[in-house]
Amino acid sequence: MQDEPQHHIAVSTFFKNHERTSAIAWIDQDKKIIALGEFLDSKNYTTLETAILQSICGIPEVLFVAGTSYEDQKVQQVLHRCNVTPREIAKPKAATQQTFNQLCDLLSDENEIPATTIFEKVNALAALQILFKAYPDITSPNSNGQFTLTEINTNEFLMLDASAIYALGVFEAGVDGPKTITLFGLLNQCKTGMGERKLRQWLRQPSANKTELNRRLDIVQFLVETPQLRQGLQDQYLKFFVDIEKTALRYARGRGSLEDAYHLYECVKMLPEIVGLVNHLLTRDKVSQTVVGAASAQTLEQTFLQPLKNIIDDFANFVSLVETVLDLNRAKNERMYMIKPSFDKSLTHIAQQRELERQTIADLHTKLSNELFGVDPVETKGKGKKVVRVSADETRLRLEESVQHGFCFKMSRKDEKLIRGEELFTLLESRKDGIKFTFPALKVASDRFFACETEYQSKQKELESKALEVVGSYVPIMEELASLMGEVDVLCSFAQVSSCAPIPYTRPLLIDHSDEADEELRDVAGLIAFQNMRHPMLEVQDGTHFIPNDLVLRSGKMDQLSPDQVNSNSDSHVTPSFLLVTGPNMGGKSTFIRSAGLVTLLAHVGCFVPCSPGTVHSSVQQSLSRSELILLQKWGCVLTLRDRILCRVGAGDCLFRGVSTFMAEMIDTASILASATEHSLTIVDELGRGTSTHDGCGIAYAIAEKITTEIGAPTLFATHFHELTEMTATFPSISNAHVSVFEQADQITFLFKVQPGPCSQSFGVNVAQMAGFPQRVTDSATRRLRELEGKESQQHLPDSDLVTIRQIERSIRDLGSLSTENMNEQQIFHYLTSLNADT
Ligand SMILES: Nc1ncnc2c1ncn2[C@@H]1O[C@H](COP(=O)(O)OP(=O)(O)OP(=O)(O)O)[C@@H](O)[C@H]1O
Repeated sequence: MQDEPQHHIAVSTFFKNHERTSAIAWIDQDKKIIALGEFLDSKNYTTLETAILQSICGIPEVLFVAGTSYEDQKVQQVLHRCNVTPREIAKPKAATQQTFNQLCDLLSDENEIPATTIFEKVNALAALQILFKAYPDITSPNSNGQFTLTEINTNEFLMLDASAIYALGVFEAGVDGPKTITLFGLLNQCKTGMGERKLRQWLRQPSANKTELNRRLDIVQFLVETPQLRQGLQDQYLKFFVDIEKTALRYARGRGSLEDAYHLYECVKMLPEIVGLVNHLLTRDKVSQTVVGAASAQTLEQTFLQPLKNIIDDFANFVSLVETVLDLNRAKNERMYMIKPSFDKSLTHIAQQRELERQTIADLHTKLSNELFGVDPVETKGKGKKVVRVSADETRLRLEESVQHGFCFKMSRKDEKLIRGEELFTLLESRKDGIKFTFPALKVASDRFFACETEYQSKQKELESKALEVVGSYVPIMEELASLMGEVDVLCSFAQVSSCAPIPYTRPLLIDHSDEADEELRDVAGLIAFQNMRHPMLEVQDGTHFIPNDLVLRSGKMDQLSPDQVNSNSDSHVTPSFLLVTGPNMGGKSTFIRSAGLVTLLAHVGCFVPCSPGTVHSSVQQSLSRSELILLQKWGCVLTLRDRILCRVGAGDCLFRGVSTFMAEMIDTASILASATEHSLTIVDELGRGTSTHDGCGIAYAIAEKITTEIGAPTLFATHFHELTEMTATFPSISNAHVSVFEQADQITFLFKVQPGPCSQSFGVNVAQMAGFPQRVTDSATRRLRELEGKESQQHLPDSDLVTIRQIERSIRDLGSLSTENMNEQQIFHYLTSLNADT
């Protein structure tokens, strides 16, 4: 608990004239950082949500001023969604000016940003007020001039809302996704606590900076292509690293120990070996630069090797300090961490004195043993007076040391007669197992020995605290080393996961808006193209033979076509920005659309992605220009960086939010509409499931229309509303795709291959059959479905019947997800026929 970081977060929101401002204040008392952010926010405070998710890293609670307004309730919902404990606090009385003054007092001269830039940010200062009120020690006078101020800027990162983190199974296994493994679990092959924490941080704050991501990818590439380096780093070095971040924290709090210094020393001693290993492979592979890209080797050299060499230099004095001060032999062999006696003259002198007294005591022991038993203490006379060597425990005259008596001798009660009546000896203790006694010469030597010991300890303490103070001055370098080794640990994990997947991952080609100047990439901006895309967690599950799929989307909004344009549109091939995915239950729709989210997220943390280049399918080729095709064939993953991933999937999270399934759907969808931009990726699964078919279909239609004509965010939209598939006729950027099945004699086999065009039917009844529904029930459902389909084909089907067809299909599906074990055949039949009776 003592090593837990001292981080605190508070939020504050403000709503006026239909405009919402949210703010977050974050204080790290160990690293002495104050971070403030203030944002114009959406209706559902999605930016605040992302800022909290990016900042919490291990912080269980968030402080806020409780209120009862509708807006306050929304903020509380955001906190629940972020899975943190909201801690209500009464509104602080301090004025903004006072908080600002307190902030200025706390800041050091080397502050990153001038405090004046914050003065305008009243809401951020309000959040800071909350922290100052809850933790008054922060503003104590001895903290003055100690802190640096930074600004929380959500633009640096890919924004992930709570729904996206949940839907993609980042930290907890999703309801519909793989049950046993999370993305964090898959990627976490880290050997150190520093690596694990860095990985969590990167997953919460995926980078949106292409240069930074390419830097990480370069190193991952080198580690993928040089397995000896990866394994060497992981198994020979990282595995033996202590958690230097925690060591730094203890020193920063004045609680560092000699033991910490010794373990840090052991790590620092490994660094030159690491440099040697990397250097060796770098120079060796320079010969064959086709194997390892020259760029990735250069990046490794510049951003890992060189900083590591600098750190070694910075630690040079630390190493000699430890070697001079610490008794390394005792540390290594006895795990005793103390100052070396030879370090200090007076300490040497006291140690020599102490040793002399110890020798005197040993001599007295030998002398008395010989007098009483005729042998040395480590000997005894066996049968026939033969002298046998014995251990110290077995000897007849034992030398003992205790707090109560100092040094004394112990012998059995049987031998007591040998000293009985002798005035010289003083009996100290008499027990069943023997007697303890002393005599004046032993008492004097013992007292002197302990006097030396006390003096030695106090001198040692004095020297220890001086040494620890010096070690404490290395905290910034410790932090640098912890960050560098944590990073390399994560990158080794990425390389490991990328290489050991059933099909090795590929490096994504990243594109951003600044690529306008790059001739090769200029025309590609906006493209998302994944070839042979897989779901990273599903494909590693036992017994899964994963079927890869391709995906092509492009950012950009497009108007709805006029009726004239509709007629002439039949042959045009526009890259879709909006893909409607239909197909049977269990056909692989959700898996397909979530895979796209996961590939995007992996690319944004700097990992290779579960895609692979190969021959591009003709249907995908049609959507690509020649240059795009060449790039896709070469890379297998071309991704224009995103600003956020927004998800609306499943209904698993509505219970804890205390709202109905439909309400939860609408809240998430409203957030998507409010915060999605042309540069986002939107994933929507089965929207409208929580209401009537007509309402659901209407809502889904309206949302699809808004996203495609007004927002232009690339969107994957899995749906059971087949009516929506007709939107492609009038919306040129909407395209249909379906998950295919093989149908034979009423039996279906899922092929999991995503094909262009809509799905012809839903196969709900077939899936119910596969799920083990009673034959009588599915026969009845099939009969009823055929009747209704017959009516539909005659185009006389009233709306109410249309609803019923879908209702039956969906009800069967809903029942499929219930536990049918507890329902008998009659109950299921009754349920289905009651639905029919509605019409
Ligand atoms: N590409 C694939 N390759 C292999 N197996 C797959 C693939 N896609 C999905 N599956 C398997 O099919 C199961 C169901 O997939 P998924 O949940 O994506 O279907 P769905 O169409 O979304 O179903 P529903 O409409 O009922 O929600 C997955 O749990 C997985 O086991």
